[in-house]
Formats: sequence, C-alpha cells, structure tokens
Amino acid sequence: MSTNSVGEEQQSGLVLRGVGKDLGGRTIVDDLDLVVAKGELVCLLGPSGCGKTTTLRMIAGFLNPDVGTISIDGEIVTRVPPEKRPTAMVFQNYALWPHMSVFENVAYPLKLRRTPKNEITARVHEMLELVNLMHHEKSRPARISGGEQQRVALARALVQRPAVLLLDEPLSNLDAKLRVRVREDIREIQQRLGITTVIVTHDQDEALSISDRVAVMNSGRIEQYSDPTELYRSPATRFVGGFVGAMNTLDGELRGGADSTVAVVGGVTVPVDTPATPGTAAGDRPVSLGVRPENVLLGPVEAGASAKIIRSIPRGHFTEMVIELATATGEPTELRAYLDDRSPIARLGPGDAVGVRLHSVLSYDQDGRLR
Ligand SMILES: Nc1ncnc2c1ncn2[C@@H]1O[C@H](COP(=O)(O)OP(=O)(O)OP(=O)(O)O)[C@@H](O)[C@H]1O
Repeated sequence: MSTNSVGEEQQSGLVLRGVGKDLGGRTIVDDLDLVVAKGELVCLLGPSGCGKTTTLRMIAGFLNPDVGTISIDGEIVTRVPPEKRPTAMVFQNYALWPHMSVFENVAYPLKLRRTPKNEITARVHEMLELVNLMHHEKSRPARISGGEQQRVALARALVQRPAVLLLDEPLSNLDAKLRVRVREDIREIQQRLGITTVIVTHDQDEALSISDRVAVMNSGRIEQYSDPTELYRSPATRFVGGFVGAMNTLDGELRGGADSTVAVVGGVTVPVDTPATPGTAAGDRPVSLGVRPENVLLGPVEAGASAKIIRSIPRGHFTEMVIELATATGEPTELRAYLDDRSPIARLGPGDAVGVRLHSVLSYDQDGRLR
C-alpha cells in the first residue's frame, strides 16, 4: 500500500487512512487505506457484502467512520456533512424526481444552493450537452430510457462541480449491451473533465474495462490495488485470482528454474512455459498453483502431460475444454482451457487424449498470498 507521505496526501484527489466501520455489531470496513490520484478513476470491486457501498457512503459523508480519516484535495473532511463535502453521488436507482423534467432534475442541487437563475440555466445546459440530452430537457424521467435516466443522474451529479464523483453500481439497472455503451460514455466524460471518480461495482468486466486502478475488496479490506493489467496477470491473493477472471486452482508446486520449470500436480509433471513467479521452489512449499484457462495449452499427446477431454463447450469465438489430468495418485484433477476455434484440438471431443502444457503459472502460499 502507499506510503503515508504528506506530499502524496496533498497531490491526491482522495485519501482514506485507517478507515473502519462497525455496523450491527460486525466490522464491515476494516482499517482501510486508499489513495486515489487527482483525475483518476478507481473501481471498488468485490463480492456482495464486502463493504464497498459502506466505504462509498463514508466518502460521501452519509456514514461516519468509527476510526480513520478521509481527505479530499488535501483537506480533511471526515466529519464534514454530505451537503458541505465536495462530493456528488450517483445512486444505483438514479433517484430522479419523477414529477420534475430532466432540466429540473439536473437543476435541483443548484436551486438548493440558491444559485442565480441564469447561472443555473447555463450550467444545466452545459451538462445536458455533455451527456447528450439537450433534446430531452423537457421530458419527465418516465418518458426516457434507462440509459438516458442514468445520464440525467450523472449530469445532476456533475453540475455540482464536485471534486470527487461517486457512483454506486451505476450500470446494474441496464441490459448487457447498454451497459457496455454507458460505461464507455462514463469513462469518456470522466476523462474529458479529469474528475476524480470512485465507482462501486461487483462486475469485474466493468471494473477492468474502465478503471485506472481497481481496489479489490474482501471482508472489509482491500486485498489488491492495482491497474487492470497487473490485477489480471498477477493477482496478489488466491481470492483475487478467483474473483477477477477465471482461474484453475491446483494442489501442487513449481519445481526447477526459469529455463525448465515444471508443475508437479498429483505426482505428475506438467511442463511449464514462462512461470509468472520463477524460483518459487525455494523455501516454504507453496500449497497451490493458479493458472488462467487461456494459459492451459493443449496439443498432441506427446507434447505435454497426458490428459483426457471431459467436455467441449462452444463459447462463440473460442472453445472451452474441460480436461482431466492423468495423475499418478489417481486423484481426479480437472482443468479448464480456452482454445482458439482454429486449433485442430478444438475439433476433438470427450474421451480424446491431449497433451497439456501450462503458461504463466502463479504459485500461492498457505495463506493464499502470491509467492
Ligand atoms: N445499517 C446497517 N446495519 C447493519 N449492517 C449493515 C448496515 N448496512 C450494511 N450492513 C451490512 O454490511 C455489510 C456490507 O454492506 P455493503 O452494502 O457495504 O456491501 P457491498 O459490498 O456494497 O455489497 P452489495 O454489492 O451487496 O451492495 C453487509 O453484510 C450488510 O448487511
């Protein structure tokens, strides 16, 4: 995690230090540190109940942390009420006023602050242009689509010119196709304005595709805080590896050096091309290996450890194969592999024999930490 330097504190858009919250007699957020740079988009990603929304609500000021501090642009705001904080929130259900037009909805926070009328008009129009909704300024929310309602909610947050924009599961009410469009729109607008943004999501695809960095949460703590590529390639814990993307987990260990590494699984030796963490054979024995399905390489029997195809699942632009490794111990060890449809192996089916090699194998210790 980041250092506690004063310089970093001042240059950062948002800083949480040692933030904790108990609710209903349980610790929901536990000693959480998070530094979001100015203009950065960060997703809080994690399973249901891990404390993402609670964290977001503390940043917005709707909930007070029991311990820790929150600062925005170098100012401590831990006890500042929500309406006085330089934050604006987009809620999961958008929370638009049904009896107000699109214009009035976006104007509402400015009216509350007694902004002069002509300034309200100018700022609302500027925002409606930004989210491409000028043609709907007189419409009621019920008359526009879900994606458009989402953009109204975004405009209503941005019109307040917050230092930090907060979005709670902003895409969960949209269908799959629209979700991709709208998340790209959000990213584009966020980058254009250079606004520090925190988004809560449980959707890894969403987090990986729009974030500068992703904070993966589990049981009230951040397990890893990295850019999307690093998060996918080197998940710091077994939990992160399983939560972000698909991962085969095997009981076994890596042996050998960088040139000729093998994975020993159930008493058989599987050749490994480029282990992600070379030299893991030394010291304490790792207790598990992780390998992404696209890094399980299938070829002719003689080219790798022997295995049998159990299932072949067409996945559109690729084929997913479930294979069983022929272990010496007789313990069944299943692996999933993704194969290019053009590969001759993709034409094989259940019962056929294949040779297995592995690529970029990760090795985890007893506590599930990357070695
Ligand atoms: N006011 C409260 N009193 C007691 N428990 C609460 C309260 N608010 C939230 N919790 C509990 O805190 C835990 C974390 O809730 P939170 O909403 O932060 O999770 P989340 O990660 O956002 O999950 P989800 O994706 O399901 O919204 C949950 O188990 C929830 O039941």
